Order: sequence, then C-alpha cells, then structure tokens
Amino acid sequence: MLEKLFKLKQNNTSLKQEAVAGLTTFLTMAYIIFVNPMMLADAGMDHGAVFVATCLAAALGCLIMGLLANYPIALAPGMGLNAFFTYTVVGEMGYSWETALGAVFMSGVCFLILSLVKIREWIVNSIPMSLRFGIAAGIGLFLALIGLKSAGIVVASPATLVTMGDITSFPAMMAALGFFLIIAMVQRGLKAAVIFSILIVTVLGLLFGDVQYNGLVSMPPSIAPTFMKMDLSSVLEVSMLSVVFAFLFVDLFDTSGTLVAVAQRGGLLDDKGRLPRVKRALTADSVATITGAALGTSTTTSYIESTAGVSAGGRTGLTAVIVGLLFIAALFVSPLAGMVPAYATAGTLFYVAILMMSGLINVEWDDLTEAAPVVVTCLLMPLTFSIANAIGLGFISYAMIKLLTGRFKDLNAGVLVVAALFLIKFIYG
Ligand SMILES: Nc1ncnc2[nH]cnc12
Repeated sequence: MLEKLFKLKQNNTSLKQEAVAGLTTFLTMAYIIFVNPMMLADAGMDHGAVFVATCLAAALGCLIMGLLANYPIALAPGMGLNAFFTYTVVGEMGYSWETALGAVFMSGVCFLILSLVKIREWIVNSIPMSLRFGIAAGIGLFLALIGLKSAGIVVASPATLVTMGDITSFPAMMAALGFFLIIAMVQRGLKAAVIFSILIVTVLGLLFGDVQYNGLVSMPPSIAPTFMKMDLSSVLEVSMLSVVFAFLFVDLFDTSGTLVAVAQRGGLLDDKGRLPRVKRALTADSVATITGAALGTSTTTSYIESTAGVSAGGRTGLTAVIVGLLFIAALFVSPLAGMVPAYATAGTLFYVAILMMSGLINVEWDDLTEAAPVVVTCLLMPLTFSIANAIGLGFISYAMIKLLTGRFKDLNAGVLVVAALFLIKFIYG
C-alpha cells in the first residue's frame, strides 16, 4: 500500500530512508511548537490553544502535502508570517487577533483560488528576482530583531532609537549561548541542533531557578480559546483588504521560494525546471492555511527546513506524512512547551535570520538599480518593524529607480500596479 501511495521504488527510496528523512525534517523544524505559541501569545492569544493549533495545522499540512502531492515537503505555521500577525497587524495596526485570524483565513481562500486558476504563477513571475531575495532577507532581519529584543540584547533608547542592553544579564547570556550552540551543532552536522539548543538553554534556566518545572508530558491543553474564533465580519471592510492582501502577498513569496528551493535540492524539478504537481502542492499549502486559521494560528506554509530531510534521502510524500505523525505526537509535550523561556528561542530566531539572508548572494550587486531596492526592502523591514510596509517601499523604489534610469525593459505591469497600489496606500492611509 505504501508503494502504491508514494511510489517508493520509482523514486529510488525505501520506507527506512523516508522515515529517517521525516525524523530529520521534524527535528529541524520542531522549534516552531515552542516559538509560535510564544509569539502569538504576544498578540493576546492563549498559549496552550495556540500550541495545539500549531501542532494540528502542521500535522494536517504535512499529511495533505504527502498524500495529495507526494512531495517530501513539510508544513507548519511560518516564521515571519507569525511576526507579521503579532507585531504588525495586531500590535501596530491595532486589529484584534480574531480579526487577524479572519484575514489569514481569507488570504488562504484567495491563495487557493489563485493557485487553481494559474493567476498565482503570473503574479509570482512578475516580481523581480532581486526583490524576492530582498524580502526573504528582510524577514530574516526582522526575526533577528525580535529575538534580540526578547533577550534584552537590543533595547530602546530615547537618544538613538536602539542601543545595546545589558548583555551580561541572564537572559542575554543564555540567548547568546543558545545561538552559539546552534551554529556549532549545525556546523558539526547535527540535524537536531535547534531543538537541542532550545532544550539545553531551558534546562539551564531550570538549574538557575529562572524557569519553573511544569512536567514534560500531559494530555494536550484545550484548543477552545482559539478554535473557530476568527472574525470574518470585519475582513470585508476596505481597510482590512490591505491586510488580507499583505498576508497573501508574503505567503506567495514565501511558498514559491520555498517550494523551488526544496525541489531543487531534492532533484524534484522536471527538465524545464518546473515542479510537476505544483497545483497540488499549492493546494496543500492553502488548505493548511485555511484550516490553521480556523484552529487558531497564523499562516501555515511550506518549510525551507524540508531540505534537511531531502538531504537525508527523503524523496516522496511519505517523508511529509512521517513529519505529520510526529507533530501529532508532539501534542503531548505541552508542559515542556509552556516552560521554554523566550531567551531559549532567541538564538533560533537569529539562526533562521542567517538562513533567510543567504539568498542575498544572488543579488546583482554591480547593478545599482537592482541592489538599491533590495537594500531598501531588507533594511526597512526591521527599521519600520513592518514586513508589509517594507515590501511596499521596495516595490516603489524599484519602479522609481528603473523609471528614472530609463531601464523600462526591467519593468512589467505587475510591478507597476503593485508599486502604484502601495503608493496610494501610503498617501491616503
Ligand atoms: N516562513 C517560512 N518559510 C519557509 N520556511 C520557514 N521556516 C520557518 N519559517 C518559514
């Protein structure tokens, strides 16, 4: 039956190879069950319920991806998208988390429709490559700033906006230690580096009396505080349209970039460099987002960490199904998740930042008209503390610079329309 479902022989793999790959991918991305509830709790959501929603959304996404698209690609609520949810939509724009969940739900529905009618490909293809790298790198810098702030390494300053905090404080030292541990373990080839680092720092927190022991395993907490709590009524208001659009937009880049990166690593692309069954993969992604919003989490997306499992030999959907089953098992470690302090995950945020910034190597740095909008996008993301605003400013600067330098051939209708829409939004609020 496994053979029939996943075509193991045809893909030159075996149950054992897929199981090792699944475990590898799970271990590299399991940090999300600690980080996501912590981040969404900052938006006022219930920690336990978000923990359950995170595990279930990830499990469901992985199972659909594995069974429907037969790809070794795992899904979970995405970093960056969760920060956008908490710090921009709820924190800065002042929407309730219920409304923000409604926007995530709607963006998932739009994503599903776009995926089915091929408009998605047109939109993604019209985004200049350099801006795609700039956006990914900017999200990385944004996550790094969140980590540094949560560990007290970077603090506010009335004179200089930001300054160095007390780096000899316990949280700051532990965050730094966690970061160094991840880098050292990853460099030494340890697949579970991130989760080990989180656990080691949490244990140190316990030993130094900074963390309260709550137990390790128990039945999952109630999901009731977030289940079906999304507010769809205000999503139809005009002011919310830009939020739905922003979620959709960020997810579009995120998913396209991730799918191509994982597929390239796994040799899953066809001779024309396209991903066969891409529609099914995108359907899995959007259905997971829709269901995740109903359960109580920000956008669920395909994870770049799937490359770890692919490097370990994962070739079929069986890898994703195994990751999904492990996320279901993770439902029972909620006491551990509740114990993990923010400084234990700060190093993870910084590490993800490094991964997301690495794409900058592909930018044509000798061509100022390409490099300038990239730097605008990625630098303004942490400095404006907003993913959406920085994407908008990136598009506007790309269009302006290309127009002023007469490089009209680099422009297309998609770029001009997006730049104009953001310009109108910035001027008229
Ligand atoms: N938003 C995201 N996109 C791809 N991979 C991720 N891993 C963690 N967050 C991610």
